Amino acid sequence: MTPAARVAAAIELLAAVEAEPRRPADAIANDYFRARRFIGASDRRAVAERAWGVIRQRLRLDWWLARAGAPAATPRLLVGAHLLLAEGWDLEGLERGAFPGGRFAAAPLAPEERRVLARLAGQALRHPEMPEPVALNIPGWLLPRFRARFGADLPAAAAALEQPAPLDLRVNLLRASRAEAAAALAAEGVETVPTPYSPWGLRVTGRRPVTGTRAFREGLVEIQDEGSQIVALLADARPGLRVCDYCAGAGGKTLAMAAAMGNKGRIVACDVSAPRLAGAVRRLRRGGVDNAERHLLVPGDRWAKRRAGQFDRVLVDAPCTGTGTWRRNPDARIRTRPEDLAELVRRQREILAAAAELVRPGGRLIYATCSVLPEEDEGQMQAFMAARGDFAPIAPRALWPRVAGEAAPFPGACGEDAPWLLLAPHRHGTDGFFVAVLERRPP
Ligand SMILES: C[S@@+](CC[C@H](N)C(=O)[O-])C[C@H]1O[C@@H](n2cnc3c(N)ncnc32)[C@H](O)[C@@H]1O
Repeated sequence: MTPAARVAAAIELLAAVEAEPRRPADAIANDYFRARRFIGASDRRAVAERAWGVIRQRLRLDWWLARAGAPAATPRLLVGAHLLLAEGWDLEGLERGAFPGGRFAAAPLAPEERRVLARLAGQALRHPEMPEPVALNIPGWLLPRFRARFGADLPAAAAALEQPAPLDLRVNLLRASRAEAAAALAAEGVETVPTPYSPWGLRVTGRRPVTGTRAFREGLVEIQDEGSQIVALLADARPGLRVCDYCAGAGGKTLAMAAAMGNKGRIVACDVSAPRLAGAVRRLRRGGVDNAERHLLVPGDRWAKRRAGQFDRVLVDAPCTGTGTWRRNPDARIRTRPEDLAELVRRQREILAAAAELVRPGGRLIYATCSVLPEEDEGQMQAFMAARGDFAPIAPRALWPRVAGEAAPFPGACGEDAPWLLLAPHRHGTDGFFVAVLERRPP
């Protein structure tokens, strides 16, 4: 593709994302590229990176465009503004190289577009007059919650959340040790380093794609953020236990827990979404997991009633705003609305109440979100414990040496005996996660 064709494709992709505001942008991008198989891998990466750059900087680009008098932030203006403010293009280069017109390029700038973009030429993306939410790149309605969470660390936390995330892998101990997996990947040109906290993790240092390697195809590694690995570690799923992964999705944490169990005992992956659960089948097979079953939860589920009080571990990896994953899903930053948060908080409460019934006395309920918002995290735990005096938290620090090994550093920050763990990109290099482990007291 020519540079101008890449710009045109980024504009087209952004328009597709704008057209479906309730669908995740990565799903839209997958469809976009699937319908255009002629776009090769490096062009695809360049187009997606530019579109993602725009989405990541959307609040600031909107601010600049409004200041320059644009009546609307169209995909053409957004990409033009990104090229000028974030990618260092000048106006002349923009007109000749990005909007030249012709068959595979964006149409020339209209006079009004040119007038707006000319005002941005030579400017930097950040400006001292930006209001605080724009300067920090956090929507205004979420800012008080972020401040409550991070306090004086807010600028560092916000800055870390707008960086692209690293690519983390979890070594599948059913197939290989961490050293063996690292060697297998290196033999195929994929360099990695051990993750700092998770004893199962490898962080890819280069840019070689992993999913095409034999190591991946043969199930030696799975793609999984170190934060997710830490959640699965803290579930402390041991060989022989009965484990329920209540919000299993496509089984990311089911796989990790099954490996920790050495395939011994029983693990049930539940979810209300049949397509998501179906996505787990191939991954479980590739990972060599044979102690897992899947269960689709339906309203008034008798399965759950029959299994009340039977599980040693129940993990609730709850649906949430995903405010901890903005590095990977930058569209969530601009798409999540206050009413979404209210609905998620309500759903989390219901899920917790239902999942708690499955835990045997002496067993554990593990609650996790990839959100950093207090009402989805400790707020949810406080409400749950007020209603359920038979559950009490175990400090993650106390569990850590057992689940991760004496040598693994604890991803602290909340205090040594804090009743829950909060992971954050600026402190741990992981996505933002909240994890609480609650033990059900015997009657
Ligand atoms: C954060 S995702 C889970 C990700 C998954 N555990 C993993 O590690 O890949 C939350 C999941 O909760 C599921 N979910 C939503 N409402 C639910 C409910 N009422 N009961 C159980 N699962 C639910 C969603 O379908 C979604 O797959």
